[in-house]
Amino acid sequence: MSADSPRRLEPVMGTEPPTPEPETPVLRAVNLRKHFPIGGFRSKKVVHAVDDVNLELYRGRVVALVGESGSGKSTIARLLAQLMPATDGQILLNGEDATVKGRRAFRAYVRRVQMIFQDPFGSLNPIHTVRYMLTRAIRIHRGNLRGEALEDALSELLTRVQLTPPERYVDKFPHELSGGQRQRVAIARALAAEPEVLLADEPISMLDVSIRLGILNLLRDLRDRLQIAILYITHDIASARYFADRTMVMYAGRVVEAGDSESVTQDPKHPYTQLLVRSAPDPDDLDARARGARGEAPSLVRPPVGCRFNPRCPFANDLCRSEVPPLLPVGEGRTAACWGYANREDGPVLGSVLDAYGRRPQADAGLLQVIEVTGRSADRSASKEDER
Ligand SMILES: Nc1ncnc2c1ncn2[C@@H]1O[C@H](COP(=O)(O)OP(=O)(O)OP(=O)(O)O)[C@@H](O)[C@H]1O
Repeated sequence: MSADSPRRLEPVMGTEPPTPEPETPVLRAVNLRKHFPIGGFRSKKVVHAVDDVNLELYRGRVVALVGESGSGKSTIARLLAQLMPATDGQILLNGEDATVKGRRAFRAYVRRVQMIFQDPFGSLNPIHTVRYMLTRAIRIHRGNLRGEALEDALSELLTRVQLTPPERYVDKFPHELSGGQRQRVAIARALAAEPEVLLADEPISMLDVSIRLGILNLLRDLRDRLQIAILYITHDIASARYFADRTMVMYAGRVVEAGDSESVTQDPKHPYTQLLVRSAPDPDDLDARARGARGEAPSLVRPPVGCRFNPRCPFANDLCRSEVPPLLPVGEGRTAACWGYANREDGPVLGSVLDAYGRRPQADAGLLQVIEVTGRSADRSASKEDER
């Protein structure tokens, strides 16, 4: 081609921006339902623990599942971990049906989806050392490593959870470790499987307030460095704001609101989320007040017809008492299951649930206070926790 001939615009390999593929969620739950039979063999009674829950977890992102005690959060985690079968619905791993049948399939699934439990005291066997527990996990998931290769793998795991230097921790028994350090060992054990998903069921609620932030920062580090998808279960909505990219709020077995964490916590749309946010850091305070004003939390054996929040909602009307509200759009990427938002995105019909209860909104507190107080020490290594 001569210098003055018109240049043909040909794509240059590697410089064209690739058309972004729609991202497939690593783990997806579709219309998940769990009804626990109760009352004996002949009884037809069931606890409606989880109904019609849809949820998506993406690589390198955290979804928080928030709600008061009994709202169904742990049941969802156990369903996603496939520790029990769902009554209905589907679980998809990287787009494929992942319902496990049999031990082998369960093992393969557990490698990719690991769970971290609330109680680091109960989840570690007191008669075994850290070395024993981690070696076992490494061998189950990565084969029979020995000698130097095993030592390297142990060191790598302990370093990853900031238990450094590793030799200081590897031969300890659980009782020789603090609560935060035990939770780190439990996380290291989960990481031994090199999972794609971590299901963290209230991972900080049993820990001393002063070390909670360190564990959340560790999980955040794993999210970023290893691109793990994390489901973070909590009743503390303030910590969801701090830690999660997306927040889903549950009430009595159903999701009532979902969206990016900042919007959900700063501008809650569903009346229940409004109460939950304003009552932080003490959700029990909310329970006492709201119950006093509006009756008890609903029975999950005979849940309220229509919106399950209707007996406690100051705005409930006949529609709320007869039809289950779907998750309606209430802003970009946001939904709320409230009839108040039918046909309108801002939902001005609702006003403020707090005014209706005659309360002044409080500033957001909870973990955020802790963050302010301990912010400078947020990156402390676990060894510093000893000194507390
Ligand atoms: N095995 C079971 N048999 C009968 N009912 C159950 C069973 N497990 C859970 N439930 C009920 O299901 C409902 C949801 O329980 P779940 O533990 O999922 O709630 P949660 O939001 O995690 O509460 P918490 O924060 O207290 O753990 C509750 O009413 C609970 O009593």
